[in-house]
Order: sequence, then structure tokens, then C-alpha cells
Amino acid sequence: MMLAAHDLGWSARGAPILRGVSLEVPEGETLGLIGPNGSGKSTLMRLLCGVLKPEAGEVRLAGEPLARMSRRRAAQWLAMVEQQAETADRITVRDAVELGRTPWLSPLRPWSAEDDAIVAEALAVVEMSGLAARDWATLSGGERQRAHIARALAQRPRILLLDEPTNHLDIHHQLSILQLVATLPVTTVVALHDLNQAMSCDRLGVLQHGRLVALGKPQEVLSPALLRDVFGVRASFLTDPADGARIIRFHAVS
Ligand SMILES: Nc1ncnc2c1ncn2[C@@H]1O[C@H](COP(=O)(O)OP(=O)(O)OP(=O)(O)O)[C@@H](O)[C@H]1O
Repeated sequence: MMLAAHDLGWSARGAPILRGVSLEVPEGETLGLIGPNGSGKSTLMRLLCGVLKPEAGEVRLAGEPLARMSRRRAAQWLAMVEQQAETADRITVRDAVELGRTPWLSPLRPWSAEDDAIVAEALAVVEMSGLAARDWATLSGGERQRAHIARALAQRPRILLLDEPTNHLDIHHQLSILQLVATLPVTTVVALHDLNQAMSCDRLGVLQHGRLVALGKPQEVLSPALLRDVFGVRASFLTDPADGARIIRFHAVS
């Protein structure tokens, strides 16, 4: 199993935030994490990448406990794009993306033309090549988001963790980032709020009050009963006549 969490628990000031979360992500899968505000998605992502240490349970990368890996080794395996990731102001976009190469560099393996090519490719994939020389501070929210994704791609991880990667993006870039995530040959865990976008994940995990309450194929997980019980909405399912895809329309429950 590429990424596994076993019975994860975490609390803040004595209040349990995440309890008994176990999941396994096979190589190449895109697992979506969904759940209402405050259900624990970001906390779970931060435990999976090692930013937070679990109070209970453990995370394993390809069978190896994350807690026993050096930061450098963990960063060769896994890249994370946080929800409101910040970067120091006085650097260019290219500088920020080059930071993604850090875990691979050493005195025996200094910066090379290969690193330049990887950074250029990462910038191109998120359509940021034209902004490579720009000061980070001048970027819009969506441009920053795309640059953060480029930094994570430049890291060439086997596992990519994305916390709401589309939340600042216009519709074109939302779709292109989601399409990119789906086609990348890496194992991906992505927290999403848009449940129609979540439908394109291989599987979905649903968090509610810090517990994983459902895990499975999107069309099985996103049932009218779950949408009512977890998200408090009534759902109707429509079919796109263009391609037969299922679309969910939401209604407030009065
Ligand atoms: N360091 C902390 N101290 C206190 N409470 C915290 C801390 N970190 C998270 N929480 C609380 O834990 C709960 C889960 O937060 P988390 O950010 O994981 O939720 P989320 O599902 O990502 O939410 P959203 O959809 O709003 O981004 C929230 O109620 C949050 O206020």
C-alpha cells in the first residue's frame, strides 16, 4: 500500500479533532476527502504528511512508518499543498518552485540542468511559465495556488497531498488542475468541497465530526441519505446529455 493510516487520532487542547481514522491508498489512486467545514480534512492531511504528529495510530509510506523517516526522505516521497500556504515575499515564482527540488539536492548531487528542466516542466503544466520571473508578492490568489502546485510537482513526489487545490482558481484552471491530478502517475489525496468535482476521484472518504464515516466509489458514497445526514442537503441526480455523466444538484433542507 502506498499510503496507509491506521487508527489515527489527534486532539487540540483536550478536545478530540480526529478519531480512529484508518485508510489505505493504493499506488496511483486519487482519493478525495470530503466533509463539512471543521470535519477534520485539513487535520487528516497534515497528519498524513507529518506536519502534525498523531496522538494515536500511525502513518506508513510504502509500509515504512512516517514517524521514523527523516524529513528529507519523507519529502522525497511526499509533497503537500496546504490550503493557505504562504511563501516569503521577496522571491520570484521560479525561486519558489525551485524549492521543490531541495529534498533531492546534496553536495554529491548539486543543482543541474535536469533540475532546471523539472522546474520548467512544472511551471508549464500549471500554465505559469510566463510568470516565472515575477515577484511572488505580486501574484493573485489563484496564481499563487498554481505556483504552489508547481512547487509540489517539482518535488517529483510519489504521493501528492492537495488541500482544496481549486479554491482560488477560475473555472478553466479548476478543471485543468483536476484533470492534471487525475492523469499524474502519482498517488494523490485531495480535499475538495465541490462534490461534483469529487465525483471524478477514484474513491472518496467522507469525514464527519473527526471520523471517517464512509469510504468507497463516488457513486456509492454520494447517496441521497449521506448527503442529507452529513452535509444537510437534499440532492437530485441529473444526467449530462453530452456524455452521460452524473451531476448532483443540491437543495437546502428546510
Ligand atoms: N490547532 C488547533 N487548535 C484548536 N482547534 C483546532 C486546531 N486545528 C484544528 N482545530 C479544529 O479542528 C476542527 C477540524 O479542523 P480542520 O481544519 O481539519 O477541518 P476541515 O474539514 O479542513 O474544515 P474546512 O472545510 O473548513 O477547511 C475544526 O473545528 C477546527 O477549529
